[in-house]
Amino acid sequence: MSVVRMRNVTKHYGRTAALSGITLDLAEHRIHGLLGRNGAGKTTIMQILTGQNFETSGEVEVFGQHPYENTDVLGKVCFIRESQKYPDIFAARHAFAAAELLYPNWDTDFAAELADEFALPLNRRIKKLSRGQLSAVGVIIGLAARAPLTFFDEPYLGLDAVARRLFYDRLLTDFAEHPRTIVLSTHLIDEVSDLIEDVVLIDRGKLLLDEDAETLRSRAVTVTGPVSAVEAFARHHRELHREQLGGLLRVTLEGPRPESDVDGLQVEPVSLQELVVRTTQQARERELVGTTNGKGER
Ligand SMILES: Nc1ncnc2c1ncn2[C@@H]1O[C@H](COP(=O)(O)OP(=O)(O)OP(=O)(O)O)[C@@H](O)[C@H]1O
Repeated sequence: MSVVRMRNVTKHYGRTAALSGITLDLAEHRIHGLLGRNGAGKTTIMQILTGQNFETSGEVEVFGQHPYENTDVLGKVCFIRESQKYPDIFAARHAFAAAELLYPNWDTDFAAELADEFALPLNRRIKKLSRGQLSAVGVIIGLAARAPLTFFDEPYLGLDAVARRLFYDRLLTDFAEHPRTIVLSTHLIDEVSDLIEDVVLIDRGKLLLDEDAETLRSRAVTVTGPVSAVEAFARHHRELHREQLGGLLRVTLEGPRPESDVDGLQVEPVSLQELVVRTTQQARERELVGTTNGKGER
């Protein structure tokens, strides 16, 4: 079942097309990675889906209804972002008390446990917290709210590597016990690649990929080894990328991983990060070719 349904959605800010014809379904009880370069349109999508913004055209449904000013829908949705503002007098414990009123599935004990793990001072005013502690407040609310649809828009930028790992671990274990739909927007693709089950890749407001992560990873391999051996192997495949370091060549090739080992070559599944980078580059190159052919002019 789809929790989110977008059909041909556009969003214009004056002359800027933030979204162009996005058609997308987000399946229930999955962890979706919403990926893309700066300014791709990720936050705009999340704002529209959480009723904080509205599309210029197209159809948007969240739990079967339009989310804008829709309390039915918004009661099931939690949106955590780094730039979250809290009232000046709030300490973390006040933010948690407010979250308890807002989210029917709020788990007070879980929030307290997480606050302990993130070493968050519950009584200090939020405006006096460090950047990482501020991020921890958002992450804890996003997890303990257990909203049926939770968006994390890079809320953990201030967290150090250990705290981010803690967030990923808690997210995975809690998701296993309390399945829900998670949308995680991040630039730290390598860090979350084990977490993400579905990949949505956006570039310049257009959808480039919407696929499950397993299928995506089986689409390409990286092959490393002596130049001549890699060249011989690569001859039979479409090449996406190559890097040479002295006598060693590393290529990314389209196609599934070979059934058996290839003598003298290291063949590995492609990383999600690499796939995302290559797919975005290829889309831009295609756009450039289209433009120089006179097709891409606006
Ligand atoms: N309020 C606004 N007014 C004008 N343009 C805007 C507004 N909000 C976003 N944009 C533009 O829309 C495009 C998409 O922005 P958006 O914030 O959705 O990108 P993003 O993928 O979240 O980027 P990042 O990864 O840098 O956070 C950008 O070109 C941005 O400059």
